[in-house]
Amino acid sequence: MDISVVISLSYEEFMESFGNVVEKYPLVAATVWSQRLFASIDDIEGAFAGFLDSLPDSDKEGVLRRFPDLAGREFRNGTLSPESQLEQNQAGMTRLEPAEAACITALNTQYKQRFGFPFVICGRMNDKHTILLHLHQRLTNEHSHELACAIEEVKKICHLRLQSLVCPTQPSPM
Ligand SMILES: NC(=O)NC1=NC(=O)NC1=O
Repeated sequence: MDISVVISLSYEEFMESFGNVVEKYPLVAATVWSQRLFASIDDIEGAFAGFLDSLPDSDKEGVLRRFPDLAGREFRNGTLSPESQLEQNQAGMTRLEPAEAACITALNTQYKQRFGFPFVICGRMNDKHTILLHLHQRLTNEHSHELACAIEEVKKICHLRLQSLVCPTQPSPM
């Protein structure tokens, strides 16, 4: 939808479209709508990112805990959100060999035991090989650095979810 349409949306209409830009965390969209300080998709994206950055670490961890594991329980029982389904599918998480699935499950468990929140990465910017590489690498991070990395991944996911919702404004013809 065009930004001029976004700006005219009621709260309910905005939440209908943007409520899951941050996975299962509609408060972000609700706050962004209330501020209504956006005149472009970049403004909207900045508002979402700004909200995430403003959260205390405990709330940032809460945001991460709302994400489904890659190739995890929600995928196996078919309860992924439409957005997550598409992202996990594009990352190849829905077509893993049994050994690959076992490996990522073990690493996800190890990651969660170390950090207390799930491993989150932007599926649409990765494939199963880069995901495993990043998961191995990030397992060695110290806690506060890893929390920052994970929130940056949430912002990338938001960026792509917003891009698929709001068509960038075409430059006006010269
Ligand atoms: N744990 C995750 O990284 N989950 C996800 N990444 C995405 O891009 N979509 C997800 O559901």
